[in-house]
Amino acid sequence: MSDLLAGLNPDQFAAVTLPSQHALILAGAGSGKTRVLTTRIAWLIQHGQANPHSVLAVTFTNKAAKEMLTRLSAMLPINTRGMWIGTFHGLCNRLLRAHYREAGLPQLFQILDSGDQLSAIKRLLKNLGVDDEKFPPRELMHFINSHKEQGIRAGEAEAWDDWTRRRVALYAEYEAQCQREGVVDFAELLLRAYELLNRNEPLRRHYQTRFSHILVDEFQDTNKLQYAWLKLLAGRGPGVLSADGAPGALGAGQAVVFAVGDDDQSIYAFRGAEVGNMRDFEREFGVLNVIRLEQNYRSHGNILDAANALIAHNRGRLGKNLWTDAGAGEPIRVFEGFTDLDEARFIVDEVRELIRDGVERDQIALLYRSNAQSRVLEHQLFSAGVPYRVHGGLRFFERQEIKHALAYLRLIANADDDTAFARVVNFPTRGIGTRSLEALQEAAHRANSSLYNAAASLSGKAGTAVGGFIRLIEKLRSETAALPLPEKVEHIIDVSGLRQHYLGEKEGGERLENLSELINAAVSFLREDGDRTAEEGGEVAAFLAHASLEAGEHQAGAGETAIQLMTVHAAKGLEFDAVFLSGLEQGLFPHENAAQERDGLEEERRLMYVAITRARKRLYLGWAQTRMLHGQTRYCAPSIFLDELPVALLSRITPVAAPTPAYGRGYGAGSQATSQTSSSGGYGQAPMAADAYGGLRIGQNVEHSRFGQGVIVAAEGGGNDARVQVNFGSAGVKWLALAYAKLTPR
Ligand SMILES: Nc1ncnc2c1ncn2[C@@H]1O[C@H](COP(=O)(O)OP(=O)(O)OP(=O)(O)O)[C@@H](O)[C@H]1O
Ligand SMILES: [Mg+2]
Repeated sequence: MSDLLAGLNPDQFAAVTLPSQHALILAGAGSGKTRVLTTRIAWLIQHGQANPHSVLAVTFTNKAAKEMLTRLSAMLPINTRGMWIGTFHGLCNRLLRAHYREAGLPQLFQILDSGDQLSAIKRLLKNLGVDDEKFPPRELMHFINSHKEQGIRAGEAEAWDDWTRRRVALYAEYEAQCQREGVVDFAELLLRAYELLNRNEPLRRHYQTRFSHILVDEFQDTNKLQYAWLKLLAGRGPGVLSADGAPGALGAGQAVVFAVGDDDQSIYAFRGAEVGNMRDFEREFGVLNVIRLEQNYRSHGNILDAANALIAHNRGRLGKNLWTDAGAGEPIRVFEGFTDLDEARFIVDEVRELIRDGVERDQIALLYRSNAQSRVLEHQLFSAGVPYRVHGGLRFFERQEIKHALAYLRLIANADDDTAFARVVNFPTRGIGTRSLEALQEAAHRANSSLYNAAASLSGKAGTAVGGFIRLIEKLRSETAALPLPEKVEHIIDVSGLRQHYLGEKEGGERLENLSELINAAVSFLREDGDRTAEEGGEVAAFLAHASLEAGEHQAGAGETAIQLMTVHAAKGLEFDAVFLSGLEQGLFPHENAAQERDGLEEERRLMYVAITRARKRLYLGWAQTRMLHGQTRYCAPSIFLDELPVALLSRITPVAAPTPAYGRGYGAGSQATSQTSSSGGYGQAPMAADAYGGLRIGQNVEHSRFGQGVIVAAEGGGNDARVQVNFGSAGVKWLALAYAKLTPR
């Protein structure tokens, strides 16, 4: 029995074995918060204070939830099946599936991921004839989601000017469209689940009585709505007061809430997360126990020191100390590439070396700020034959061919799903032109029906073409009705014409492989989550929800150990022996958007803190002087975060790779250049070595009296010998001595 608690330090021990009172664990990265939370669940069950059925735990990713279930089954001889452990979205999905009628949803309601949501909004604007320059779809999506995240429906939204009045009206139209189509977006999952419990007293009481313990990991990243949802479940919502009304006292139907978090790792403010929830929680729940854990068990000393030094630049922290007795370990390696390609080559060489030295592949992570950065890394890994897995980003379930196949599956399950309809009505092409579609959309709009149902009212050529599609869907529906999920998927891929279509496409090979992988994904879904399908509306609904919610967590080639690639956001809560952080450049990390937000730089710094603290033994920080992103070459200055790390902890490495010829000669050799000041810089402003260039910068547009306009692409030398290379377009690429050439900045 005491095995559970073996190895815990006294603070952790106290946290795990707390009496039944609300508690907040406020502690830094790697101090064992997640471990404490998992162990507490086991301890509660072992000590008869809770049964598996009465525990609800919210984790940050589906991966974390799975890990928690695995650990629990290892700690206790219990069946963890059916335990309510998952993400906010996952748990809300479960609740809504179980009570779809009460929630006002069709049984097989579909989940829109953010890509689907954007296309649904675009379709709405088009139907209503709204000018999408005045109401940019992305902006509208943000407007709608941020209202939902605050629990505000269109009917309750405030409008302070005409423009906003119009946006609120569009929000209402959007709500109606989703309702008609039987689809819910991510924010809606939460809001619906909240409203369901809030309005439906018997149901609320049922769940309040059922859950005696609620545990929340990564509490700092909950938004207002999630917190309100937790409060309802915990019996703090309307209609339930504690027995004597005093804070802290537990009444009947109330759950004990155990929240763990780290204000320094709050990285979702842009999505409405509120660190303030921690303070509210303390106050509203009368938390008596705020426990701090100060020993870090994850990282070697140098890594931890770097993280502590970095985060010390933020103001308004709740304040924590972290120490380790793991020893200093190795220095943090900082490397600089001439180009992103050099950087990637260096990383991959180093990765191969680590693997040769015996580091497990899945103990190596390549992290980056933005998904777009993964391409060059993937390419290098691929060429080197190193197996890798990308989490998030170019998500498997977001690939075009996968979405097409899933759209057929969705349409078969729910004919009213207009997003799915619009996606595949003419894919593969079956002669249904834009005109026919517009006619159909109008008919549906007039009849206030789905596209599918409006098809019958269409006459002429359009009617025949669309009629053929409807017959195809009906044929698919009846042919696949009795098939198990994987065969259903396979049948759809064949009969819809998707396979044939990609067979005929020049670059279709990879897409065909992905379609086969989708069948595999269905097989492994049933194997791993098959026990939950009944509870979640059957195989198809559960699989589609899984595809929307877990996008990216099931990569092609699952099973093989692989290098892990992901954004820093996605790496939260995880740990790896070796971490490579790529793209430490001004404008990329910290991201340029951060400059426009209040607290933007501090949020980026917290993100950097998260990145650093993922590493156990080795940490590499990289940047490149030039980077191709979104089809453009960007000229970069090193991130200010590099300057914020104590020099004594760093070891600068000169890349072994030669500069890539395409970018011409670089300036200065490797490590020297890292000492440039970076304070001036966003993109397009990378300072060249010190002031030798009279304030000119790589990437700068200049004018020359003879060659005309050009852009500086490289520089070398200094003082009187300073030279720059300028691309003058049709006049060619020239090296010019600055002492002689008259270049005017443009
Ligand atoms: N008392 C302990 N003895 C040995 N190892 C421990 C102890 N407590 C935690 N660990 C280990 O330290 C690592 C970090 O723990 P954990 O992931 O729970 O930290 P965390 O506080 O949740 O971190 P993060 O803030 O990054 O989510 C894990 O590998 C965990 O198993
Ligand atoms: Mg954790």
